[in-house]
Amino acid sequence: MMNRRNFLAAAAAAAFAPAPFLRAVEAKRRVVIVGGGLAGLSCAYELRKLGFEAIVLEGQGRPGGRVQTLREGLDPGLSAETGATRIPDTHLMTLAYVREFGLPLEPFKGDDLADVVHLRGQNYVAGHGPEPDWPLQLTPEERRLGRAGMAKRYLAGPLEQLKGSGSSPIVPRPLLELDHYTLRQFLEKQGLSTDAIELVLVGADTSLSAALLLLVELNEQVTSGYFHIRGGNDQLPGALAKQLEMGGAIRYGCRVTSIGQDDSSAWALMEHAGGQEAVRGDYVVSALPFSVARNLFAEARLSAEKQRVIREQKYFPVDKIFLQMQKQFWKPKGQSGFANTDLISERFWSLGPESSEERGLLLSYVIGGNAVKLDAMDLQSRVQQTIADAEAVFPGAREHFEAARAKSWSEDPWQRGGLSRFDPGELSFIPVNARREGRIFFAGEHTSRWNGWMQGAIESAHRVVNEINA
Ligand SMILES: Cc1cc2nc3c(=O)[nH]c(=O)nc-3n(C[C@H](O)[C@H](O)[C@H](O)COP(=O)(O)OP(=O)(O)OC[C@H]3O[C@@H](n4cnc5c(N)ncnc54)[C@H](O)[C@@H]3O)c2cc1C
Ligand SMILES: NC(=O)Cc1c[nH]c2ccccc12
Repeated sequence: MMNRRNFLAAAAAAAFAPAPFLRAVEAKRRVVIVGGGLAGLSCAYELRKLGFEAIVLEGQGRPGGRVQTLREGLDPGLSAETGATRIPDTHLMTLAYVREFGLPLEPFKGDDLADVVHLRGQNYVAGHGPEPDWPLQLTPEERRLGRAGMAKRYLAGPLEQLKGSGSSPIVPRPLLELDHYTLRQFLEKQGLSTDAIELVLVGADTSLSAALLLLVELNEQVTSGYFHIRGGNDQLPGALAKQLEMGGAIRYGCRVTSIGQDDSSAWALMEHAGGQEAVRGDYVVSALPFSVARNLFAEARLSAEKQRVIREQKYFPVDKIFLQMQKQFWKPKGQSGFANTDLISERFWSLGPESSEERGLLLSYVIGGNAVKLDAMDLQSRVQQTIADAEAVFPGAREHFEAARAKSWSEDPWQRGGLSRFDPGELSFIPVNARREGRIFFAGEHTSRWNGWMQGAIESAHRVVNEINA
């Protein structure tokens, strides 16, 4: 077996060996892809379509990374999406794969039911009927506009000019200019009062980059509906992986410990049940989140700028807690099961079959500071906290609760975080994150302006395929 030192010596020797012409032609065709999330899988799938030899090395025993559906311990038919949950109707690259593999879509959320805003101990019905009498110090103008009206004027307004760029993979320049402000500063600059900012952004972390959140908001503005894959979103990476498995193009249980390159090749060193192994190709694609890749590039001859972004890229801690409810008791009250709150469970969503009499999931989706608070609790306390919050927002939750599942993305050793995070001044990292360095290419949601979306992972893979095939 080849240990790391032998491998590096062999790699160095190979670099000086004269390469026969045939090998040089063939050499162009072998690509080693590290990471079997959506980025790595779609990269391999598209490269193989073009006639490249591609192999995916995945550390875990399953494909999909942050697209993961839990079913065990829950009512059959319920899908607990720990990661990617909804597909915006504007995410054409994601939808193209859904179509290519014949996967069934269902609406993610009907729009006839009302959402709840839970603020300072009270529940308010949002977006349906008259504007609630908010328990806040709002100016007469802010009261007149209401929550939706303020969001429209102060968030959607500035985005109106960007709408045309909603489908472009480039971060729009006017957004990069806003990268110097936090979202709070951006709204303050427009004259919104402190309480109005609280109302517009209930639950969201206002210290984030305005540009990042406007990018998310831009997505919302150009989207008119969301889908879910009936039976579970993990069928999407599952379908890609099945194609690769048939061609022997994916290996599971392979933890990559180093990625390197020399003048004539690139390689990944990995550990698996059989020991250590080096896999060499003409190119390597890193489709790993930077959070788990920080120590892998010592032999990779990366530029100082690339090393800096790999070192400094931040990730949001994200938690999801799923509560199985004996029936969807919120629906007969005209409620959607969706809420924004000022509690630790800052956001509730629901997933389940149409009939309110059937079991459904109430899930709490927590990003940032509140996820840190949840992560500090033991598992049982996280569930108890979520049940208590659910009861406050949807009275009856405690009585209907049957079973729980939980996921912390920071605690997952294969991820060490949920979504790439860009603070003020950092959105300009994206093109640097994406830039190739010699024979090493970079894919993953953190290299795309659709960061935090499946579409970001897929778009980044398509970009890399074009770069390799150029
Ligand atoms: C909580 C949450 C909610 C989300 N909601 C949505 C949503 O509603 N809609 C949407 O479109 N998107 C959503 N996303 C985003 C979407 O899931 C991601 O953008 C996308 O799945 C990322 O894919 P990726 O290939 O870039 O990375 P990953 O999926 O992280 O893939 C990386 C892979 O590398 C593997 N790996 C790690 N270390 C090693 C190693 N040393 N050696 C080998 N393999 C390794 C991992 O096991 C993993 O499989 C959400 C994400 C999260 C976390
Ligand atoms: N995919 C999501 O559900 C949310 C999301 C996408 N990009 C983000 C950036 C910051 C916070 C959340 C998000």
